[in-house]
Amino acid sequence: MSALILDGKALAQQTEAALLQRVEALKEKSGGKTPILATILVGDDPASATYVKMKGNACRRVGMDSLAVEMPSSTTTDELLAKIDELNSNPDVHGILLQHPVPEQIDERACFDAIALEKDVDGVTCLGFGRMAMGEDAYGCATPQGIMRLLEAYDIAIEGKHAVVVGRSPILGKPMAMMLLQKNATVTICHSRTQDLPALIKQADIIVGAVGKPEFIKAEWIKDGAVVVDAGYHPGGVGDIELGPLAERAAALTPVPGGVGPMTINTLIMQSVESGEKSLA
Ligand SMILES: NC(=O)C1=CN([C@@H]2O[C@H](COP(=O)(O)OP(=O)(O)OC[C@H]3O[C@@H](n4cnc5c(N)ncnc54)[C@H](OP(=O)(O)O)[C@@H]3O)[C@@H](O)[C@H]2O)C=CC1
Ligand SMILES: Nc1nc(=O)c2c([nH]1)NC[C@@H]1CN(c3ccc(C(=O)N[C@@H](CCC(=O)O)C(=O)O)cc3)C=[N+]21
Repeated sequence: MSALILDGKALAQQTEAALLQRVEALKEKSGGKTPILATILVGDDPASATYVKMKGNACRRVGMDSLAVEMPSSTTTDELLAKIDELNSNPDVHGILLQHPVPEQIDERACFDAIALEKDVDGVTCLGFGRMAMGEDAYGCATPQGIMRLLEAYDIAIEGKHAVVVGRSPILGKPMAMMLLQKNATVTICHSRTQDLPALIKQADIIVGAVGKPEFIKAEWIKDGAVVVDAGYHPGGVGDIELGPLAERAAALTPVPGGVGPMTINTLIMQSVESGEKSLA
C-alpha cells in the first residue's frame, strides 16, 4: 500500500485562485481598497527574512498588499510594542504577522499579546488561543490551522482517533493539540521530558512531528496505516520525521517540502483576506 500524499502545495495553489477572486470582489465594493498584511521582521536572520519575503509574495499573488516592517536586532520590547500599537491603530492594516523568533532581549509573548485580536491573523495571541481552545470564534494559529485544513481537504477522519503530537511550542504543538481535541481526537502531547516516546508514538493513529530536530522521529516507531503529519522544516528539505520508509506503510503523509509549509502561508493569507472582508465589506 502506498501512502496518500497530502499535497499542501497543490491545495494552497487552488485556494489562492479563490482568494484572488475574493480580493477582486472586495476591491470593487470598497472603491479600490485591498486587505493589507503588515509583516514585522526584527533582526537579520536570513531564514526569517526568506519566510517573511515568501509571505509578502503570497499576498501579491492574491492581489493583496503587504506592509513590510523591518527593525534592527537591537530593538527593545518597548520599541516593538510601540510599533505594534501603531499598526493596531492603522485602519488600513487588517492583519499583523510578527515573525518568530525575535532577538532574545525582547519579550516575545508580550509582543504577540499586544496584537489586536481582530488583526491576529497568524493566531499567536493568548486570547486567540484561549478562544480557539474553548471552541469560540478566533483566527487559528497558522501552522496547525493549515494542517487541519489539509486533513479536512483529504477527508482524514479525526473523531475518536488517537492523535500524538510531539512538541508543545506556543505556535505549533500546543495549538495543534487543542485543534485536534476540538475535533474529538484523543490527544497525547509529548515533549522533551516525555518518557518512552517510541511506545507512545506506536499508539498513534495520527502522528504530528513538531520537534525541531531533523528526522528525529524514526519510521519504525510509527505503526502501519497511521496518518503522518510532518510539521518540521530544516535546510535541505527534511522534516522532523523519517518519511522515506513510510511512503509504503503510512495511510497518508505530508511531504517535506510541499506539505505543511505552503499551508501555513496559505492560512495566514486566507485569514488576512477574511479580516479585510470584515472591515472593508
Ligand atoms: N512548516 C511550517 O510552517 C513551520 C515549521 N516549523 C518547524 O517545526 C518544527 C518545530 O518548530 P517549533 O514548534 O517552533 O520548535 P520549538 O523548538 O519551539 O519546539 C520544539 C518542541 O519539541 C520538543 N522536543 C525537543 N526535543 C525533544 C525530544 N527529544 N523529545 C520530545 N520532544 C522534544 C520541545 O519540548 P520542550 O517543550 O520540553 O522543550 C518543544 O516542545 C521545526 O522543525 C520548525 O522548523 C515551525 C513553524 C512553522
Ligand atoms: N509568527 C510566525 N508565524 C509562522 O508561521 C512562522 C514563524 N513565525 N516563524 C518561522 C516559522 C516557519 N514557517 C514556515 C512557513 C512556510 C514554509 C514553507 O513554505 N516551506 C516550503 C519550502 C520553502 C522553501 O522553498 O524553502 C515547503 O515546506 O514546501 C516553511 C516554514 C512559518 N513560521
